[in-house]
Amino acid sequence: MTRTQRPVRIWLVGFGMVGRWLASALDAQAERIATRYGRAVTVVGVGNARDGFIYHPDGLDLGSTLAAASAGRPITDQPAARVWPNAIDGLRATEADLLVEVTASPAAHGEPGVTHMREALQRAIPVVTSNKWPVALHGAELSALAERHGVAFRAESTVMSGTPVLSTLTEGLAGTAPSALRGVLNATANLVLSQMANGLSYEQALAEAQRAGLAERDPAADVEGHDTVAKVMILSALVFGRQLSREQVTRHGITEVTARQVRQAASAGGRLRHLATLAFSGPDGTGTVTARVQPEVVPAGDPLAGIDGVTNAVVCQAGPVGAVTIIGPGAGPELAGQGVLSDIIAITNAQPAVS
Ligand SMILES: NC(=O)C1=CN([C@@H]2O[C@H](COP(=O)(O)OP(=O)(O)OC[C@H]3O[C@@H](n4cnc5c(N)ncnc54)[C@H](OP(=O)(O)O)[C@@H]3O)[C@@H](O)[C@H]2O)C=CC1
Ligand SMILES: N[C@@H](CC=O)C(=O)O
Repeated sequence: MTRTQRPVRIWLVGFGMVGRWLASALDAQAERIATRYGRAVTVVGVGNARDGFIYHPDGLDLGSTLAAASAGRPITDQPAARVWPNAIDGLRATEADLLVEVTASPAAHGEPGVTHMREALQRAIPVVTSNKWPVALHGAELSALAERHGVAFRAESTVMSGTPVLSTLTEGLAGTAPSALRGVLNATANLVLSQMANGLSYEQALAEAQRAGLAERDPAADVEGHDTVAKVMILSALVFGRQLSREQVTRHGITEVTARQVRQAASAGGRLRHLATLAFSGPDGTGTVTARVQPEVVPAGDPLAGIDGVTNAVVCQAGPVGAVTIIGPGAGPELAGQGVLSDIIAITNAQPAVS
């Protein structure tokens, strides 16, 4: 019997920095991915807010779609592509094997991301996302929906972008009993505090983070701690299985931290860090929760004291292993795109490659 390799057909919803980085990587690396991982990946649908959603069942020309977006032209002019005015209508009318959801969806409700992800999961189509608030607000529900339909729901790049935190904690440490974690989870805030320790003003340091493309569109999300709150909620939902509300996470930003406080911490041998803490009094996310994001002095010798600049880290307590520390770059569009790419490959590796 002849067995044919099935292509993986992707809907890519969100065509901003992360979506475009991913599209270029899939275009440039198509051959390498097919050779190395044994699957041809084809993007059949692309959506953004401005133009709507385009679809071609045999795959869109990514080079031409990227060229249109970069030139500020509508993505809807692709030859033979069908067009819908918005992504959800396009998703409902078409077929794919995987949804990549990389829109920006605000903290107030996580939309349109939540609706896009529910649409796919309810149809037993796996989802990969870098979109933080849908996962922060509804991570437990979306994971349960995926499990009910027997498909994957992966969100690696929502926490520390391309550094594999979620897969390490959920897959690498599968079978352990995680009880608590502490972390430095926002690259912008950490770069600001690190550069203040090096003598820059708060404003100079924040401008550097913005120039490096690390900060959110509204950098208040970084320096006031909202982005880290989202990451704490994601870790709670996906690692501990406990959905938190925003109100359950105490939050203090770094906007009132002074250069004097930063220097004082350093001269005492420690470091001022914007620290995330998540702990449960019972096993597997049960019992009373302690969840906070705030500036704290970390003593010398603590693994988080040496985490400077755009580097981020998580220290997780998981019995019987003990403290496991994951350190790596925390942000940047190419890193978020890479986290999405690794999730796509993880999903395709787990699927039968032939039919
Ligand atoms: N950049 C980074 O370093 C990281 C980003 N993330 C997260 O990844 C996601 C994408 O980030 P990034 O690419 O930087 O963000 P951008 O703001 O560059 O892009 C967002 C994309 O979402 C699209 N979009 C918004 N609303 C809708 C809608 N209703 N329907 C379809 N598309 C929509 C926008 O459309 P249009 O182009 O028309 O405006 C745009 O293409 C965000 O949730 C972000 O928080 C996570 C980790 C790191
Ligand atoms: N703005 C965020 C981007 C990644 O999540 C950060 O600075 O960490």
